[in-house]
Amino acid sequence: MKSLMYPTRTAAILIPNLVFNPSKSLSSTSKFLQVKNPNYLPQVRRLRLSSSYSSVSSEENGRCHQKEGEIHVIVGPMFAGKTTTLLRRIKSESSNGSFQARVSNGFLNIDHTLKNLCFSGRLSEAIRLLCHTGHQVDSETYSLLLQDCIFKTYYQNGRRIHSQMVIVGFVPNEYLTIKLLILYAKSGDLITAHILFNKLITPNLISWNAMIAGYVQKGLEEKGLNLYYKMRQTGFTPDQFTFSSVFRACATLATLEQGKQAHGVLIKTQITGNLVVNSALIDMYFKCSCPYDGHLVFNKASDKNVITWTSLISGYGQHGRVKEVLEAFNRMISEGFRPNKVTFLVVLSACSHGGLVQEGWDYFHSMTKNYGIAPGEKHYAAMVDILGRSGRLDEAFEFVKSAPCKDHPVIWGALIQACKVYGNMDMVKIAAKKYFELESDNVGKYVVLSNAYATFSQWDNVAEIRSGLKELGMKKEPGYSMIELCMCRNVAVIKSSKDTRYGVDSIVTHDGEKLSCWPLEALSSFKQRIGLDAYHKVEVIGIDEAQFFEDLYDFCIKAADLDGKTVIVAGLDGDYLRRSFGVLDIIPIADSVTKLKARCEVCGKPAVFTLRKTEETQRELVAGADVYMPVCRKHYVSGQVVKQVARNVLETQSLQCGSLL
Ligand SMILES: Nc1ncnc2c1ncn2[C@@H]1O[C@H](COP(=O)(O)OP(=O)(O)O)[C@@H](O)[C@H]1O
Ligand SMILES: Cc1cn([C@H]2C[C@H](O)[C@@H](COP(=O)(O)O)O2)c(=O)[nH]c1=O
Repeated sequence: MKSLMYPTRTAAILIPNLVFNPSKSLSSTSKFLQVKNPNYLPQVRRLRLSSSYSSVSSEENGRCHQKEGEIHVIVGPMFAGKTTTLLRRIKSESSNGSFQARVSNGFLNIDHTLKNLCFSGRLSEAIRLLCHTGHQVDSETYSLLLQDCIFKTYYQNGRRIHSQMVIVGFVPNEYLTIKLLILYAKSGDLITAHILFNKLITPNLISWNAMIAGYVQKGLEEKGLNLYYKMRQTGFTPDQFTFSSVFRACATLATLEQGKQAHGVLIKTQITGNLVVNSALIDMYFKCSCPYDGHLVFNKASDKNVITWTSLISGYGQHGRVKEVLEAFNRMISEGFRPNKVTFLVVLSACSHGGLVQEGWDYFHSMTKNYGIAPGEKHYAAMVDILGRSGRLDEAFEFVKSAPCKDHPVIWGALIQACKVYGNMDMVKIAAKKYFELESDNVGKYVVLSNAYATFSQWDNVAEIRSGLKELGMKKEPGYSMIELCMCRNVAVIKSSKDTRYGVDSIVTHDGEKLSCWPLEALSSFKQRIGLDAYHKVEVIGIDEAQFFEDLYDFCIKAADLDGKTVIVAGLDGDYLRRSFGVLDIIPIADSVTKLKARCEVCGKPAVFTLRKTEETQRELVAGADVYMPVCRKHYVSGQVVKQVARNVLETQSLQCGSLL
């Protein structure tokens, strides 16, 4: 079976990721495509720029549609692989090959499919499918996908959804814009988040909070605080989420006055009992060098949990008050609270600063023994730090080698750091080798190693690392706005209802491959059968057994020229007498014609004709191998001889069957 020769379907598209501007997106996209592939002819049809189905109005007005359709014709004798080719083509149009899309009645329900994928935890597949179909989906579907991206922190995927909206010309409503804003703010892309924020007609508290939190998380605390004041001026009352961000910002900036003011607002709003807010407040006071106030907030808090306790313990740790750290930790335990991983990290860090090796070991072991918490790589690294700081490098090395997380770079990084104080160069080299193997592309690691070499005055090594870093700096990450758009689109498949050989509502190849379809008497009934809305969503229409449709020409010309559809037609070019079937009428309006060949049943050579083995003379006679056989020219011409041979074979077979019976 020959495959069809179609223009390339895959293109890398650069989508402006900041500003939604359909006209811009089109021009930049086509420009980019031209640069990537000089032979590429920009096809406006691929990028839907209008959110409404303009095809409806233009069609009804009788005007030419802006999208450009295509007609591809697959012809040949019976058994040549026409249906197989059509089927493969349709499948590749409707999915990217990795996903078995739900195709019912020959029509892919994209919204339903995407939601189902999302609900079954296959978010990435859903996004791939969304991008590959290049199709518009409804707000609800976009919302579900975006929400899942935010929840799973799949920010890059979220951006792909946004890019897809831009491509198909979907204008997000206020609700979706806020979702996008949250996504961008959380991912750290505050510029885009701000553009979206400015687009909001009425920014609500959620959008203000998302922006403030985004700035604070990104380390732009001042901007976050400024936005908080703007929000207050606009008349909004902050909630627990606002306060958490504000206290965090004040803690980092150590701006006690602003923190205290916000604390005053908090008291007025009576959200004082919130655990997360109180923890942030305690942290703020400690970081602003007011341990007394931090302690006061802690004592006054009516409700406490492990986070509140850990904030207090961590606060003491920040001030180097190792004794208080351990006291608070013990008090926490005695009051019946269970420490978590973070609490232990703070305690181990305090032990490191206090040079408390034995205590460190005790706390480290008690994690598993008393609390069933498996120490993570950071706890192991903290232990390495404790050992390293106290000069027990060999012990630290053995500990690293036997650690279950020995394949995590952080633990080797800790060993390099430890070596800086008391270490020997041999150990640095071993640790560095491992370190690079595990995380070669992290710039931070090179810096750590470079510093370690510098400690030992190994300037050659320092220079080598720096030049490596330079090269690394030149290597750019692929931009997230670059997406692969393989042209997978919504498809509908039609066949003639006359052909019920292998199934009523599916096209079936001679070797059993199937695909659901619309069995129609006349193509003119298609639009009405699937409904106008669904018709507009369909981008690719496959037609099998096209020779049986009398209105093939009219349908194809309208679908391609006016409605911008890609029509793929498969059918017999000639009948058993080699007279043309109606399929040939569409050759003048086709973009491509592929003539497939079968294998001659007599000699095995390429076959381009269909021989009818029986004596029936009507033109249309639906049947399979019992009546027809593909033949080469020679065996078509000597058809009568062939027919006789065929009859003889059939007779011999029935005789054999009879004698067996
Ligand atoms: N003589 C033959 N030549 C080629 N394929 C044949 C022949 N006889 C049976 N087949 C089978 O038919 C398949 C093609 O089926 P199909 O795509 O339905 O053809 P058509 O285009 O005629 O509908 C081939 O893959 C092969 O398995
Ligand atoms: C040659 C010839 C064929 N037909 C019918 C027979 C089959 O039902 C279809 C062709 O099926 P295929 O899967 O595309 O091979 O057409 C006919 O009615 N008249 C003919 O002359």
